[in-house]
Amino acid sequence: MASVFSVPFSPFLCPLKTTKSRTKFQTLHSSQKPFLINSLQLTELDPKIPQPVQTFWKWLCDEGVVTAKTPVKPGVVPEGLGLVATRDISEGETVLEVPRRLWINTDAVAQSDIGNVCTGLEPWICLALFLLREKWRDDSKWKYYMGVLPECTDSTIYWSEEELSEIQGTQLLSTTMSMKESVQNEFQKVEEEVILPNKQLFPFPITLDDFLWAFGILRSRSFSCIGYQNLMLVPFADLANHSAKVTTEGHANEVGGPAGLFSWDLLFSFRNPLKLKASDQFLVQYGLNKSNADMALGYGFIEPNSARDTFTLTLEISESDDFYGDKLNIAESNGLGKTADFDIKFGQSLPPALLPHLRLVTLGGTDAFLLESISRNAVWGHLELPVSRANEERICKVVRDACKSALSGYHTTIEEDEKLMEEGNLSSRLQIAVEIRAGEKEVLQQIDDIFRERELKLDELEYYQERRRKDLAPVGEQ
Ligand SMILES: C[S@@+](CC[C@H](N)C(=O)[O-])C[C@H]1O[C@@H](n2cnc3c(N)ncnc32)[C@H](O)[C@@H]1O
Repeated sequence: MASVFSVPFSPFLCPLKTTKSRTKFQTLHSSQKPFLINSLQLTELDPKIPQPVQTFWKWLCDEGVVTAKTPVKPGVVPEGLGLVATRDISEGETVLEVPRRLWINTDAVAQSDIGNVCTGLEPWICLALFLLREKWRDDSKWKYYMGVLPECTDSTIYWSEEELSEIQGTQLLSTTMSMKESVQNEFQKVEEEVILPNKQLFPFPITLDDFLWAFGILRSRSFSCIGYQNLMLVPFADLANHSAKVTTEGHANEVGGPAGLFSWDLLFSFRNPLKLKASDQFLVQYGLNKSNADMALGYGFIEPNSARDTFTLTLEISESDDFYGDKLNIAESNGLGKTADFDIKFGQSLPPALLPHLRLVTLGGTDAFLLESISRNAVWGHLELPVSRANEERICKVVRDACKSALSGYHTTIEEDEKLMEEGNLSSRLQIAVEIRAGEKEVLQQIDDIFRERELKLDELEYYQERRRKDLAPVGEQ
């Protein structure tokens, strides 16, 4: 199962300045009535905002998550719901803090009625079951949060067959299909082993579509952090949308701070990456290394014409290769395996390990003696430069044939896609489809161009034997 990925979260403990509880405390003990005034101000959302969001906001205020100092509030924005600045916010300022008691993570599941039956399950499966149960429960602590979760996104996991036919031939289609199959297999297992034998805990129907909904919610809104907990949903923080204008990561932190009237807890905190004016949207970066296919699959949107357009070349050392053992050993000594994936990004140079690995995979004939070098690192060193004309010609042919074959799998040409994009007026899903298939083809074209140019220069390259002759020649001769 591919891991669920989301906005990077770095656990970072530091003291907090804001004190939500103090505002409440003053209402009980002073005559200045700040709480009443604040709570009236706090509940003020634009009346056009849907009722569930108003109720959610009130809940956040009642829980003390939002105070008069919180500089963002929910708003309806082009990306759906989002967080809008209520005043100017400087770069680096804390925009929100959500106490651990409201996080939905494996701790929350463990402490719930389904904790026992979820022991040993993968975190995302525990969370998916928990989410579905809390959505069904009338008395859920997260009832108002459930009310603002979307029914679906434009993630390709929710696309109809007709919509999926628009990404025919793409790598995104294969990833989407294998991810859906994987979710389906997990569902069948969890239905048989957990849901049906514990009807008293799950006294409501749970279908594959429900499970897929929960999976999609986790993929598009969960935070994952290293060191503390794997995966979690953080109400309120998960209203933050992505922007390409944010070019840094790590705005989310875990801090210690006051989390209620008398309690101190861990808080999920978001810092502002860009200077904002009142009524600007608070935006974050969902991951600088994600490809457009990752974005389409996880979140249901992409960044058009960007370096996020990617094609993954997978190289495999064939088990029928005469030198399979040696080649595998050399690959493994250099951090690669029987199969190795290389992400080629639009407008960027090839990953440094691609050429040596290609030379290794295609090495044979009179070049095979290179595999006998005493040290595995020495072999890799030789592979970093052209080995022989025959080998270099072979790698060009292998790659160009692969590009040709991949390009023949798409049902449209780049020109047809570009025309569609120029005409505009595409539905959001069709726009994703057209951009993705055009992006993949452009990267394939770029790879083909690189290896075509290389083919033309085969006679100018210096190969192993020549280098060796130079190394061995007496100094004068050199
Ligand atoms: C973490 S949620 C953010 C809140 C969400 N907009 C909502 O209405 O609940 C992530 C989802 O927001 C939407 N989204 C976020 N950033 C976006 C962007 N730059 N363009 C389009 N949709 C975006 C996508 O639907 C994505 O799956």
